[in-house]
Amino acid sequence: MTPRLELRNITKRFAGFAANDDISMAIAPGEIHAVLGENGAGKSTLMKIIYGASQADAGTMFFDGKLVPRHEPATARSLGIEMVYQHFALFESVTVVENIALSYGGGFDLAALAERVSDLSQRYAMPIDPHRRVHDLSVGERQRVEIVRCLLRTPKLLILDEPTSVLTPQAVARLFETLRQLSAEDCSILYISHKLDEVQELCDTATVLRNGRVSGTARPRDATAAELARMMVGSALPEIRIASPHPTPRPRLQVQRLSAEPADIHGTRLEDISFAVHGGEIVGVAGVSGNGQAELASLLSGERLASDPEAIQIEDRQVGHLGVSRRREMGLAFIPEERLGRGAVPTQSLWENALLTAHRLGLVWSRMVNRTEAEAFSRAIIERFDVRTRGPRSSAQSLSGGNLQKYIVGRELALEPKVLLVSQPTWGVDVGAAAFIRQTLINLSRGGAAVLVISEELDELFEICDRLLVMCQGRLSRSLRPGDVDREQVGLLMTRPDLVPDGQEAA
Ligand SMILES: Nc1ncnc2c1ncn2[C@@H]1O[C@H](COP(=O)(O)OP(=O)(O)OP(=O)(O)O)[C@@H](O)[C@H]1O
Repeated sequence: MTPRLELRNITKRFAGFAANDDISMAIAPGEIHAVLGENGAGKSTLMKIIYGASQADAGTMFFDGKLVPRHEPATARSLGIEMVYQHFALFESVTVVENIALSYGGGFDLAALAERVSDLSQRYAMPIDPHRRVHDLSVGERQRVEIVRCLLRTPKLLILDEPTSVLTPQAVARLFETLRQLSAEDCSILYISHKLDEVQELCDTATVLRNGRVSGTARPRDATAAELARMMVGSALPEIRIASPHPTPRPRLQVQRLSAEPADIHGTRLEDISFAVHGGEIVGVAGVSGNGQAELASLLSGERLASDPEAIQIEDRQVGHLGVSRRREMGLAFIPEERLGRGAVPTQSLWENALLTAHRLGLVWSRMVNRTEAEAFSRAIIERFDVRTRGPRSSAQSLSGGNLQKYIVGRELALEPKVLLVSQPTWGVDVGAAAFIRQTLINLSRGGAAVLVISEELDELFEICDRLLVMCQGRLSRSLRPGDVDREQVGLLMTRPDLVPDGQEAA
């Protein structure tokens, strides 16, 4: 059978470094094909080359047996190649159908387009109302808009870059049904993911990349997650070790009756939130993003001030009225969800980015930057967290997403915080590095820090948290012990505000 897509000897270099090195692979019509690999292995680079958003330095690509010369995304789309990026590119304040029309350059009969969107969303069991505004949609619904936008063109190859990182277990199951239906209709699917259990459930075949080269191929259903991980990493994954928690008698972080209006019209109102995190324990906040997590994180970090100083306390001191620097001086560290822009300045080097928060470790003295010290500090993080980069002078934006995440986590942990607030700690991070980050968070908590993890990854929360809180529509559930509930129950709480009990957690 002629492959739907065939790559022969694709090579792509950045300043002499081969992000893709002589990659060859083929995908049959209707095949669901996973691309696996560590952070920085070259997956996104390869997808961008297939989609025409980046050009290979060497190698050839064939689509349905025909050679595709140097091409751009418009050419790829005309061949039937569509791509759903991890970060959605939707306009918040216009409707679903207007968004879709805009992405195609306008000039549509909107009523007819809306009807096609409705038909398609019904056919593929992905309900969306074409007339709703995007800012009212959940993340899962936004992803459906992106997929339906691709399906309108009847693609022959659909590329999905980490599509489930933002979905509830129920939404993942639905997405997989849609993908299987597409595959049955002969659409091939290229699926990038770090979640090996999902790859095993969904994908027919997998190509594994390591250091820019193909390190192997596998039939994920016949392999164990450990075998796939070994192909990616080159060695077995370390087991996470969790000692029993010994919480401090007094909480290190305490939130009492915290309410806040949304910061913008698309935000969520926080309603009467109370909880406490003791030193020595990890507390997780589960929930689909957009339910108030961003508001909670910005109020806890000090980016936004609370109307009542008493509402937030660090070690018995009222901090609701204090800004970011004052709270950091009191031992709070914060790892935000957006690594580029908030966690790091994209155009600056890694050592300059270290200064953003670690300046208080003696790297700046009398307003003079000690560059040698800053570079040494940065190098130590790179080594300890195995950040794949050429060194402290590389710019933040030249790192792959997962590697930048490792760097930011390393920088904040080096501050030895008493209270750590972290949003999506392993978002886009490969299995090996994710295990390392989780172990580091556990060690930090067992060393006496209070750790609050906001994450959409239920498996992660179940693995590392001593207690769980579920956030839905700006309210927080009472605290749950991971051993007393299962993922389905928590998944339900994430989507059904009527199930979130009124009872606020006692401090
Ligand atoms: N524009 C660029 N300039 C310099 N280096 C780059 C650029 N884009 C990618 N790289 C490098 O190429 C390598 C491969 O990056 P790529 O984003 O393809 O990895 P990935 O497998 O998708 O990683 P992740 O799982 O973290 O998303 C990385 O080392 C990255 O630093």
